[in-house]
Amino acid sequence: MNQSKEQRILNYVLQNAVRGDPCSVIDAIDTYCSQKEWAMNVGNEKGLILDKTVEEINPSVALELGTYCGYSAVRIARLLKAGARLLTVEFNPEFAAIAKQMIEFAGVQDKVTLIEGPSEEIIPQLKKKYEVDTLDFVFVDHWKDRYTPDTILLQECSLLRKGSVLLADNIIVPGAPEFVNYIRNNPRFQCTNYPSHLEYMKVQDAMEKAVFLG
Ligand SMILES: O=C(NC/C=C/[C@H]1O[C@@H](n2cnc3c(NCCO)ncnc32)[C@H](O)[C@@H]1O)c1cc(-c2ccc(F)cc2)cc(O)c1O
Ligand SMILES: [Mg+2]
Repeated sequence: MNQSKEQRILNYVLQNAVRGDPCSVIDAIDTYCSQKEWAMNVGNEKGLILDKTVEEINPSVALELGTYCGYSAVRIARLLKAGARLLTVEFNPEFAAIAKQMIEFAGVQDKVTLIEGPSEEIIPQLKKKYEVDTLDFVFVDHWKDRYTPDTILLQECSLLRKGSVLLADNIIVPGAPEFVNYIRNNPRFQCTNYPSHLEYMKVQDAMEKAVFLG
């Protein structure tokens, strides 16, 4: 049975990055996906916006929706202070298995809890099962039509507090128009748009930051 693209990306990392060095893992994925096979990692340009947002917030508890191969989980986790943690949710078992190996190879496994399952099931479990009080930061990068329902679900589950920050990928491509409309017209969120480019392409994309006002 021939390998998946995601398996090829992981193999390239295992052969070209340095175990325990998250930056080398990030660079290896970016090299492979810009030179060999495109993949939907947030990439290095939008990744810098993600980095700056994480450094600004310095979150104790962060959530990611849509782990995929673990690129942004490694990107976020490498910036977390001692004792801080990232919970990342992925419902595709094959992608979850790839991401688990990626996170372990990068050496950030102590900071990352990879939860396999659909976000709509996992979010309501975060308080009791995963001992979350509230979330300081949420990176939203899963199916684009799920951004809005999951943002509503996070509020319904009282997982956001005054100052919680959401950062959403792909505001232009593939686009999340319903989310943009919801979040920008919601008085409980203060929004900022960050123009950028689609990962590995000369195509316009953007990220949206939304601060929950409580
Ligand atoms: O589609 C994109 N991302 C989706 C991510 C999905 C990942 O997240 C997982 N996932 C999805 N929904 C859920 C869920 N809950 C919801 C369902 O129950 N719960 C848990 N995990 C979930 C999937 O299994 C994947 O691992 C995208 C596309 C382009 C793109 C641009 C230009 C092109 F030409 C082509 C593509 C660029 C990007 O940056 C992109 O992020
Ligand atoms: Mg994305």
